[in-house]
This record gives sequence, C-alpha cells and structure tokens, in this order.
Amino acid sequence: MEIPSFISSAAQNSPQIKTIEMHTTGEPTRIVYSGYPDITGTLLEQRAHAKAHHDHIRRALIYEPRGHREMYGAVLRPSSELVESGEAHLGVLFLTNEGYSTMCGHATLAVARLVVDQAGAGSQIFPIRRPIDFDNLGSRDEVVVSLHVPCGLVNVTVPVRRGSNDRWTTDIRRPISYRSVPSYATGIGITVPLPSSYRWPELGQRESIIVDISYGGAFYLVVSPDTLGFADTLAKPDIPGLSRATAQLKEAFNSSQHLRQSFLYHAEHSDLQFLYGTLVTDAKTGLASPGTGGAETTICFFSDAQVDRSPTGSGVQAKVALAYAKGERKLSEKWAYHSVLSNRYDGEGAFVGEAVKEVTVGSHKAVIVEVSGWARYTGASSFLIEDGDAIGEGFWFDGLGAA
Ligand SMILES: O=C(O)[C@H]1NCC[C@@H]1O
Repeated sequence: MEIPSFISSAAQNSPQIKTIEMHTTGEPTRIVYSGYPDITGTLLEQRAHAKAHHDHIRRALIYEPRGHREMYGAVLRPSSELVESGEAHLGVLFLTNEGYSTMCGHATLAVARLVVDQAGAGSQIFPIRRPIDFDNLGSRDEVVVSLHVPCGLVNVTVPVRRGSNDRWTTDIRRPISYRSVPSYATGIGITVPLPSSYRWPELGQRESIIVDISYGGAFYLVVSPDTLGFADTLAKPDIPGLSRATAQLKEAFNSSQHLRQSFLYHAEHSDLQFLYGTLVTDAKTGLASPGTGGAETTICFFSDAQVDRSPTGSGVQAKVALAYAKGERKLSEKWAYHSVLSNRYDGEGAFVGEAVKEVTVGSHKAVIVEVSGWARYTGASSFLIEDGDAIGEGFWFDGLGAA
C-alpha cells in the first residue's frame, strides 16, 4: 500500500491518503484512515471545517479519476466530544458526491467491521481511544463498537469468532446490526406544490404531489413510484426517469421556505436540518428474509442524484419510523428492506429493520430502530494529488459536471 518514493516525490505537497475499500450490498465505502488533515473540535465543527477548508480532498477521493459520481466515503476521526467523554470509540465523517452527510447505515456497518478486525488482529493502522472488549463477549459472541457520526451516537453490534490464527475477527456468517439516533416522521401526506419549472413529463397535468417526510439521522421524502407518475412497482425501474423526477421534487421542496421550516425539524442542531434524499418505495415488491413479516423495495436518490446500491440504513430508519407513526408496524416487528440491486441476491442482500423502543423528540413520537446487514472488503488504496494536476482534482464525466 506504500506508494514508491519515486512516484510520491511528484506530489511533494500531497500527503498519501490511505483508504480501506469496502462495500455494503454493492454500495462502496472508501474509508480514509490516514493522511487526512488533523482537524479538531466537536464532530459537527470538524464537519464544518472539512467543508470550508478541505473540500478539495473530498472532490479528489469521490470524483473521477480516483472515484466516480456514485462513490461514497468515510473519514475516521480519532477525536470528538463523544470520543473524549468515552462514549464513542471513534468519530466518522461521511463524504458524498455533494458534501458531508449526517448519517449513513451502509458505511456504519463497514467501519464497525473494520474497527473490530483491526482490534482483533492487534493492529493499529488508525488509533482508537478505547479498546474493543473481547473479554466480555456474552453468550452470543458479539462486541459493541460505538461510533460518533454527525447525527449522534451509533452503537454497532458486531458478531465475532476466533480466526484460524486464534485472533478475534468479525463473524461474517452473521449480520452486523446498529442502533442509531431516534427516528421520527415529521410529515404524513404533505402536499408539495410543483411550479411549472419543477415538473417532469411523467407527471401529466398534476401541479403537486403528496409525500411523507421522515428522519433517520437524515431527512428523506418518501413516495411511491406511481405517485411520481411511473410504474407502480420497482421490478423494472426507469432509473434515469426517477432520477430526474426526484431531483425536481427535491428542488421544489427546497424552494418552499414553509415546507423546509415545517418539516425538517431537529431538536438540537440546525446543521442537520436539510433534505438529504428521496426514498422511492415499492411496498409490494421484495424478497422476504427469514424471520421477517414482509419486505419492500426502495431506490434511494441522495445528495446530487446519487443512487444508493444498498438498502440505505438511514432510509430504513426513516421508513420504520414512518410505518410506526402510521400504525402499520409495531415494536419488534422485523421487516426486510431491499434496494433494486439487493433484490437480485438472496441471503446477504436485504437490510432488516425493526423498531425496538419508543421515545419522544420534541412533539414527535420517535423510535430507536435496529438495522442489520453485511459489509465486505474490496481492497486498500493509497492516493496522492500530484502538483499542478487540475484534472486530477476531480470531475465527473456524464455531462462533464465538475467539482
Ligand atoms: O445506508 C445509508 O444510510 C447511506 N447509504 C448511502 C446514502 C445513505 O447515507
């Protein structure tokens, strides 16, 4: 993974940025563990600082030629207020094609597996402040990794087993699961007006559409494909059409101060009050998983029309909370959540979501949601940014959208 010095000398002003590459049901996570600037402060201050001063690193790692417009990143942060207080093992910032997201289930599953495997191997490629406790595993052979992510604390339960060399390692025969911040629906059956500049052809004569709005560490609009004017299942989705429609819908929502102020409610941080994506959900389609009461399929468009290959952990949180608020789901009722990709694979594809506890957030009835799934390694990389390489600073090719 070391870049030979005759190559790195061409980029004297660039640190080597080292990553572990993983995927969760096909959705990549480029996990930056070394070479990121040493930023300090609370995690949300670090996020704001990264946005203001180090966005060129996000663009270089996410866009071409090192990535692509669908790449996703996670930057491991050795300190944050919850790391200092001993509540979290480490902090994580998330990178998308547009910026810095606030919750990410698929990357959470990946980072937690990496943290456990590093600790089990007695390795230290990145520091964690508190050891992983392999001495008190309990009867199910699991450890808990606590991650501080921008929306708050996420506790991840990772099944472990002894590997052939007697070291502890993630037991990939069993899913990893996490519990994140409270999730809650902020709007059910809300009308989004669509001024003529925000309409798409499949909409026909309609001038507005009805959506639900829910928070799972990030805010999502939830709609069915037929509400947007498309076929009523996602069996053969028109992905370019749905992408254009959801981009227009997002813009229409964001153009209304009334909608933003009424439905992007967060009790503590205004930094978290933005619309992250749209979950186009087909409640009729989906391979069932063992032990679940039913299944549904979603295509999630987030950030700048990025399409999640995974079933979107934060989206599962939002949808479980929405189903709970509508009285469609009870506590402890497990459901299988698919992406259009995961629906093609039996076994490791679906995320399973369930509401495990009711809590309150402001005037909202909220739930703690448990989400489970699998994450896999795909490799490791070292990147550098050669001096004077303007193209290498990052671009994306379809339509030549640039950083
Ligand atoms: O699993 C998730 O929650 C994320 N996947 C990409 C978009 C979301 O942040």
